[in-house]
Amino acid sequence: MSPLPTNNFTHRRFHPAPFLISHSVQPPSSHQHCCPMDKLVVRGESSLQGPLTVSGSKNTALPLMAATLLAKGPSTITNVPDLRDVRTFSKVIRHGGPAVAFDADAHTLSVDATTIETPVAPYELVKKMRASFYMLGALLGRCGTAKVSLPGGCAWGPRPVDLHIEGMKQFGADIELDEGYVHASTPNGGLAGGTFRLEPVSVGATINLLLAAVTAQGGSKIENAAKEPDVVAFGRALQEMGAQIDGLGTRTIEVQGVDALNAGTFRNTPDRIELGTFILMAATAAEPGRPVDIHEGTHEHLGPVFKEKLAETGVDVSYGTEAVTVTRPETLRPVSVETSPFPGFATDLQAQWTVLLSRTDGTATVTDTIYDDRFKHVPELQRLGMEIEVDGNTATIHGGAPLKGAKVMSTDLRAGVSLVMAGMLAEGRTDVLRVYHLDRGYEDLEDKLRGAGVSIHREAYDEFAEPDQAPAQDG
Ligand SMILES: CC(=O)N[C@H]1[C@@H](OP(=O)(O)OP(=O)(O)OC[C@H]2O[C@@H](n3ccc(=O)[nH]c3=O)[C@H](O)[C@@H]2O)O[C@H](CO)[C@@H](O)[C@@H]1O
Ligand SMILES: C=C(OP(=O)(O)O)C(=O)O
Repeated sequence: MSPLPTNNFTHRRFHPAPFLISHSVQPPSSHQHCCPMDKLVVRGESSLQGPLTVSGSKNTALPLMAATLLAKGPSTITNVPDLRDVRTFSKVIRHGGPAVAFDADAHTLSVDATTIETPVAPYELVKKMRASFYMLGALLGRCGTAKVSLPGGCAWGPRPVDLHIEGMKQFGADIELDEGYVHASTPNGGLAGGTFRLEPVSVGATINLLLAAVTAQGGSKIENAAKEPDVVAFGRALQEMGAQIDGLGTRTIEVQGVDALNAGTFRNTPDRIELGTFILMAATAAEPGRPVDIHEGTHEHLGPVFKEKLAETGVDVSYGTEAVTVTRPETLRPVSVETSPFPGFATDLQAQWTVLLSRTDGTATVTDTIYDDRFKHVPELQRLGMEIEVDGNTATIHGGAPLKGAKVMSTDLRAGVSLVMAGMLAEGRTDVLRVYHLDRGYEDLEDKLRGAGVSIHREAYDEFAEPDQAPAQDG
């Protein structure tokens, strides 16, 4: 097969955005006058009618893209969502030499990793998305050497990668940190393999260590491994490529290294967090008693805790083979949740659950045990009128406060979608600023919601416009 062109992307949409990491955004200096970004304008008067369709999973697509580097040939991944993260990670891969082609309309991404010339993932790309750090395992596994930028902080607080690095060392890598980069090498041109225990359970480290272990010279064991559906789907694709892996979906994963993986075609799994988000939107923004259908999701990937908690609120959900059908009750009951690794309640759904709790007739809490500072959405939700207090890693939400539209700032992916969800429930107009966070992980969100009856559209705006420079609001 001939090599793929090096820059082959079908065009969809995205306003150019600066990929700012929100906590590092500095006020503009006086000579800066324009910072064009996109915002979503949501009006709360219309109800969500559906149907909605779930896209491919971000958190499986990105590891699958990294896995293509382990095969010396052209691989294809289907059901890949058109997300900013997919485009950024394509650039990361292309930087090393492989050709990447993405047909966004067909949701098909091809990588030809016949040769890798530069086993490097540069800061300028890695800083835009944490999953770029998967290049460490993929490049070590393929080339026996890697230079990968440390990903740095993120929008809600520290997200360390010490377990990734310690695990690679246990598998036989020599690692040095220099000028913000991880320099990894292997004494005999490849990893030996080894045993490493993750404490705490880490999705990212499990994936990175799997990438490193599947072509190691010996066997490896990952103890206290993550068993999120994204990890299992990714591991199954590795098996399809010829990897010898036992224990996927359990806390102990064992790998016997093989010489190389085979290129092929792999189907990405549906996005379970998008499915959960749509369910919670329907549970709050649909007309009571009127069912909303959500298609293409895999409801088993939500885990039992989410389903049990949702049932306790009084939402009626039917998990069918063709669709998940959600019927909003007249009154939602307050139900507290605590995030934990799968099969527990996902940290990526706690901001959306916070919005649901604001529509109940009582008080309940959201506790995040995965990221105890993941509450940047709370001050913005308070701007819309929600009554929420945060103490440590717990938010207490008093339901029933009236919500009124306002300008609110998206600070990270799930915080951003919780603001859109709240805007659907607030009286009047809500402007959700910095939509580039949402574009990282929700494909065509405004088109999907508009098609389901929500009043929502995208507008460009100048982030740093003074009030008298700002264009007049249309309502
Ligand atoms: C277990 C879990 O729910 N993981 C979530 C986490 O994955 P992500 O892969 O980003 O994070 P991890 O699963 O690695 O982190 C889980 C916990 O381990 C800690 N940790 C992680 C790596 C490391 O090297 N050292 C370390 O101490 C983290 O600080 C965190 O407290 O965020 C993603 C994006 O929101 C979610 O999709 C994942 O579901
Ligand atoms: C924060 C998320 O992604 P990432 O780990 O890629 O930053 C997320 O999926 O909610």
